[in-house]
Amino acid sequence: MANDIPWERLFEEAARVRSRAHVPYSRFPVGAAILYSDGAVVPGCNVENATYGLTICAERNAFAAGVAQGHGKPVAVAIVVDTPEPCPPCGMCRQVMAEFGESDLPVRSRTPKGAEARYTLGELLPHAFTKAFF
Ligand SMILES: O=c1ccn([C@H]2C[C@H](O)[C@@H](CO)O2)c(=O)[nH]1
Repeated sequence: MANDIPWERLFEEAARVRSRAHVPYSRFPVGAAILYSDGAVVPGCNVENATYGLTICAERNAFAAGVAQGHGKPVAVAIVVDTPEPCPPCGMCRQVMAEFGESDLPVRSRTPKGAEARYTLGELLPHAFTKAFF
């Protein structure tokens, strides 16, 4: 499966949705795109709020949309952030990814200039808390 992942398409989608991010406070737009086992690609951007604390990250918005749209297993996650070095997802987003994805879920982060970091979910969140424990 890993070789079949259309990463360029995922990064294009993540970059496209990143331009829609609602970031009047941080001015730090993030875009994410999830590929599902049914072939669907679901994008998400970060959406901030005047209370600050209600901000939701791009990755979590994409996962929530995937649930609402009824897709199956996530098989790849692409993230686009404009940082000097490619930026990994935050801890809350890692935990949400672990709700739906396996530890071998590939997660890649790219900057608009093309620098890229490659992870698996298991590397990002070892010893994840999941429903397997209860
Ligand atoms: O993994 C992350 C980390 C941060 N952000 C957003 C939240 C906030 O809007 C902005 C600055 O933290 O970036 C994401 O979308 N994903």
